[in-house]
Amino acid sequence: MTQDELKRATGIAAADYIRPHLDDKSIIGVGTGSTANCFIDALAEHKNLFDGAVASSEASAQRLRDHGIPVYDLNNVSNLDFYIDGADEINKHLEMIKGGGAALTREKIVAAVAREFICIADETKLVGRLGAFPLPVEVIPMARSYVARELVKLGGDPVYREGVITDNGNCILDVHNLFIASAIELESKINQITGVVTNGLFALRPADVLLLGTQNGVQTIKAE
Ligand SMILES: O=C[C@H](O)[C@H](O)[C@H](O)COP(=O)(O)O
Repeated sequence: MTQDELKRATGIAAADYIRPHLDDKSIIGVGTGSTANCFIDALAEHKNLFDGAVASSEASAQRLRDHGIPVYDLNNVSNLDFYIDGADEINKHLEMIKGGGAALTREKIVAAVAREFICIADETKLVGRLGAFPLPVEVIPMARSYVARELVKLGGDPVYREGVITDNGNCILDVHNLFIASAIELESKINQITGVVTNGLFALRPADVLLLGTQNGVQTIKAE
């Protein structure tokens, strides 16, 4: 199977995973990116089984609406059973690097609210050690140079993502060559730099389940 076919298989598997738990009051947290798009398309097949969704980006909100799925403001939602999203890298502890699509902050917010975070990924995303994928950091624009200097002190090589403005009006620094010994410690440390909105490490709140698309089918993996 191609990588796109594996993404589609994980999207369908995620819709099947949550389907038995849905009722007419269910609101589902939906992530961002090409794998999350596959989930949205699979979810749309069951849109009569639930109430609506909250989205981690304007792009996903639009795709949901295009399928006729109501999109709610997270501030009006108190109970979110599931958040389903992709990852740029994930390890066996289900810690992730996310934000390749610049949606990391809203993703982290929706994930924080959800009871269960289901990561959907093809097998190329599973890594022994996080960090080959440059770590995205969302930054308040006026703090960009200062934050970049602080990230250099942490051993990284920050690169400004030209032409990208997040849904929150901020910019992204992609940090190359970071040695990530403890993802939890580094996530906290980077978030403490003044001017950082958030960073793409999801270790303080890892995924609860990984649905991994492989050539031998979609595997369900829990954290080690
Ligand atoms: O900001 C984007 C998100 O974190 C995505 O979940 C991540 O980049 C993975 O995207 P894709 O499924 O397109 O590889």
